[in-house]
Amino acid sequence: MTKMAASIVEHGEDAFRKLFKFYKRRNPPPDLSDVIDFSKIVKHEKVFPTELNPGAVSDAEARRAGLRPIRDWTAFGLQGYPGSQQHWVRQCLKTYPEKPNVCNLDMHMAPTETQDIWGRSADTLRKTGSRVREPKTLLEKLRWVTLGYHYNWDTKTYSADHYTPFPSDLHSISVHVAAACRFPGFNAEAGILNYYRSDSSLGIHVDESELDHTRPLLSFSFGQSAVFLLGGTQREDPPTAMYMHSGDVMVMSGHSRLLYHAVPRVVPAPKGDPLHPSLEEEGLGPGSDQGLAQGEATLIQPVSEEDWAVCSRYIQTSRVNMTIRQVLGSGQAFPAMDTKDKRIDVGHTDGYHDNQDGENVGLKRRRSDS
Ligand SMILES: O=C(O)CCC(=O)C(=O)O
Ligand SMILES: [Fe+2]
Repeated sequence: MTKMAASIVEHGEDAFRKLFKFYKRRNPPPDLSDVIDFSKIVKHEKVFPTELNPGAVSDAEARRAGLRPIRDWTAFGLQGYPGSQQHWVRQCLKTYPEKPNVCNLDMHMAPTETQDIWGRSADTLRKTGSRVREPKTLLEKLRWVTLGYHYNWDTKTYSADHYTPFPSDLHSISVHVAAACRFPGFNAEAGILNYYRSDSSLGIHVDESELDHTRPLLSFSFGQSAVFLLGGTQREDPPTAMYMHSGDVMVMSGHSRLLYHAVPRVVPAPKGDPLHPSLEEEGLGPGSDQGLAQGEATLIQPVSEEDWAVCSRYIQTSRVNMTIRQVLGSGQAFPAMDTKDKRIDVGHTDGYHDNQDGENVGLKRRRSDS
């Protein structure tokens, strides 16, 4: 550990907040040499390989969902095929923000204005030299999208009466990833997609609104990288910093399911390229049916060049993260809602912006664009 990071942690009390501030700082930027990089790891005191269950998902099933055969996965990190990463980026930018899914823009715009976010942004984003242009497109203003059981940021609950069908492709990949990680029968019921610009962060929080905490939480990252802080069960526990790169899948399960975590900083992808081209030939590239048996359908749809022009420009400066949750245990139903017991945090439905040091002031999770 660098002297700086060690001295912050040693001071105890609110180690998480201090490290959040340390990694969020703009001027001067922090020393990132203590951030664990799973893509480079040989041996690290805090990282140990996890046993996967290669028999849980056949190679054909994995391919159909856009995954490599389970035996090829690295236990602590998983690189998806770039072809499939392109699919997920396109889904997050073009498909999932569509109605009936819910997004931050719905909180202060008329329903007619938040229809076709992609269509209203694509041309502007495609234009070269558009980075200095104002005003921002809707896609650039997008901060979160919810899927399935839509998370209510005010009451911090999910409910039976706010549900729309969960996307089948995302359901499929989630079920297979969970099965490979020894969670058979996982049901993807809710998704929160987070859209990070280069100056965004996500405040210190625990994901505890789901009713069955024995079910894992899956997190898929695309585009630019992030410094992810994973703490303990107490706010005071000092966190470990690690990178989340494009294509990484993190599974929070068991003890780690209810640990404090945060994203203080988005950082450039390794080699400046979020979807590293050296993987391109071995993967299912866009428009390719390589690796699929005849007649075998895939849920991973090729991304057109026209669409990719927009997506690639977007992820040049942004990060997208999808967290997939099972809300109810098997056979479980939502409890009857007693509204008077639910505390309402007025006025944060537009987001969950953290203040400058990730401090939690009554909200479970907040976002910030500095
Ligand atoms: O963006 C990330 O990596 C974390 C997202 C997260 O913690 C959440 O959505 O609950
Ligand atoms: Fe979270």
